Amino acid sequence: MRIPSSLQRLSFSSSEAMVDFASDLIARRAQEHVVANGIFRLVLSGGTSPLPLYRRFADTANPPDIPWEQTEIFWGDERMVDPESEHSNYGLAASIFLNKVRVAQRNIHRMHGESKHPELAAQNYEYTIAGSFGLPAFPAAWDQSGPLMFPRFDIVLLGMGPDGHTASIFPGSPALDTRRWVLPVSCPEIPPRVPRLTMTAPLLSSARTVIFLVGAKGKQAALERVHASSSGQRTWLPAGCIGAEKELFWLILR
Ligand SMILES: O=C(O)[C@H](O)[C@@H](O)[C@H](O)[C@H](O)COP(=O)(O)O
Repeated sequence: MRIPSSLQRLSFSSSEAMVDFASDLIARRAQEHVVANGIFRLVLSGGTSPLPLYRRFADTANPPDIPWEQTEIFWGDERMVDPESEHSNYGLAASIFLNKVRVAQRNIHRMHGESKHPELAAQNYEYTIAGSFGLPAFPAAWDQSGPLMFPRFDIVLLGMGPDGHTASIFPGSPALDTRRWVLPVSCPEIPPRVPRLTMTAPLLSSARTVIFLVGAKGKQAALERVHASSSGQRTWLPAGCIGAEKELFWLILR
C-alpha cells in the first residue's frame, strides 16, 4: 500500500456534518488543482454512502465552490448494466448532480457497463484514462516489461462494504496487486449480483487524495480490521490496502 503523508480518521454524528466536511475539502482541493494544472480530476464512488454528498453538489441553495467547467469525472467502479439501470453508478450520479452542474459532457468519462465484453470495456476505460492524462495510446498498464506506471487522479471517493470491499475490489481480488488500471470483475456474492468493472488498488492508491465515505452501520468489524492494519497489524481487506500519495481520509458516520 502507498503510505500517504497524512492519514485522518474522522467520525461524524450527522450526515450533514460529514457532507459539509467532504464538500469543503473537495472544493478547496479542486480550486488548488485548477490553479496549479488547469484541471481537476475527480473519481466517483458507487454505493449509497456518497449520495448525500452528490445531493450537496447539486444543491442550488448552498453549492460547494467546485470549478465544474475545469473538472473531469471518472468512476472507480461500475456494474455491468445499462446506464439507465437503477444499478448504474453513472446513472445515479448523472440523475442526482451531473446533469445539474456545469460539467461538460465530454469531461464525463463513464465506464461502459452496458458492454457485452467486460475485458474490452476495461481496456477501453484504460484508453480513456490514458487519453485524459495525455499518455500514449497504448496504456502502460499493458506493458509487462516497462516500469510500473499509474496516473495520479486528484481526488478519489470510495466506500466500503461490510466485507471490506471497496470499489469492486473484493477480498482476494486480482485487482489488489496488478499493473493494470482497470479490470473486469465476475459476479460478486453481494447485491446487486452483476459483474462489474473496477479501477485497481494500485491505480486508486496513486491518487493525491483519497476520501472514504462510510456509514458505520454493519461495518464496525471491517472498520476495526482496516484501522488495526494502519497501526501495524496487516489486513488483507481490500479497503485497508488502499493508500494515497498525499492524504487519506476516512470519514465515518456514527
Ligand atoms: O459500486 C459499488 O457498489 C461500490 O463502489 C462499492 O464499493 C460501495 O462503495 C460499497 O459497497 C459501499 O456501499 P454503501 O455505501 O452502499 O454501503
